[in-house]
Amino acid sequence: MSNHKSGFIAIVGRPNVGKSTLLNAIIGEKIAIMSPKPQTTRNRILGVHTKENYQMVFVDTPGMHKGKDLLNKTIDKVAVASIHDVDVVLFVVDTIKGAAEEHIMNHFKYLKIPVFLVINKIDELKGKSGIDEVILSYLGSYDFEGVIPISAKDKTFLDRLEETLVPYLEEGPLFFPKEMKSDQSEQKLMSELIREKILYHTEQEVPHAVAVVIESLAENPELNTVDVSALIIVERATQKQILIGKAGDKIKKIGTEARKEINQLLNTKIHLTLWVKIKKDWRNRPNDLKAFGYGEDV
Ligand SMILES: Nc1nc2c(ncn2[C@@H]2O[C@H](COP(=O)(O)OP(=O)(O)OP(=O)(O)O)[C@@H](O)[C@H]2O)c(=O)[nH]1
Repeated sequence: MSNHKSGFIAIVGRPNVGKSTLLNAIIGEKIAIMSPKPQTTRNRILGVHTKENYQMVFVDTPGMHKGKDLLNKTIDKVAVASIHDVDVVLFVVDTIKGAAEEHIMNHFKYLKIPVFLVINKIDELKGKSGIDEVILSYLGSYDFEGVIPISAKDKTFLDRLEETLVPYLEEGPLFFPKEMKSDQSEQKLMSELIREKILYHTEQEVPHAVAVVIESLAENPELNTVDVSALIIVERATQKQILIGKAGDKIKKIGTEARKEINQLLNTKIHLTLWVKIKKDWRNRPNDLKAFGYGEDV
C-alpha cells in the first residue's frame, strides 16, 4: 500500500517567458535548455520532482505560438496536446496580456483542468503595483484557479508554488522511480546542450534553422572517454558559414562550451566532434522532422 500522492503538471506559455528556467529551478538540475532566444524548447520534456510524500511530474512544453512552417506547427501541436492530459496547468506569463497570450488562452476554453496564472520575472516588475498591473490584465478573461507570482531565475516563491500544487495531486503509486529527474535520454540532452550553445552564439534566422542530432557515441576505454560525433543541420550555405565562423572559430567555441557542460552535467569525459550539414527546407519536410526528433510526442 502506498500513501503517496502524484500528478502531472503542464507548464505552458508564450516563447521566452521562462518555462524551462522554472522547470530547472524546481527540479534543481538543468534538464531543459534555456536561452534568451524565443522558441528554445521544441519538444515536450518531463521533469520529475519527488519528495517524501509526493511526486510531481512537470511537463515543460514548447512556447505556444502561431507558426507558419511545419516545424512550428508541430511544436504548437506538442504544446496543445500536453495541456489535455494533466492534473493542473501552469500558464506562465511575464507581461500584461497581449495577442500571444490570448492565442494560448483560447486553448483553455473547453479545458476542464484547473489553470493557475503564474506571473514570472517579478524581479523585473516594479514592485507590487507592477505585479498587480500584470494580474489585472488577465483577470476577467478566464476563471483561473489562482494567481502565483514568482521569479524562476531568483527562485522566489517557488516553495509557495509547490505547496499550492500539492492538493491537486492524487493518491496512488509513483509514476516514476524516485531518483529519476527527467525522461530525456543522455543522448537527447547532449544534442540539446549543443543546440543551446548555438542559440547563444548565433543571431536572427540561424537559431531557428538549426537541428542537432548525435550521430555516434563510442566508449574509448584506453582514454576513459566517450567519443561523441554530432551533426548540426542548417538550411543554407550562408548559415553554415556563420556557424563555422572565421577560420572555424565559432564552431570551435560552441564545441568547447558544449563539451564542458556535457562533462559536468553527465559526469563523463567526452570528446566531441561537430559536423555541419546543409539540408534544404528541413523544417517543412515531415521525414526530416521525424529524423531530427521532432513531433514524436503527439
Ligand atoms: N529576469 C528574469 N529572467 C528570467 C526569469 N526566468 C527566466 N528568465 C530569462 O528568460 C529567458 C527565457 O527563458 P527560458 O526558460 O528559455 O524560456 P522558455 O519559456 O522556456 O522559452 P521557449 O523555450 O522559447 O518557449 C532566459 O534568458 C532566462 O534567463 C526570471 O524569473 N527573471
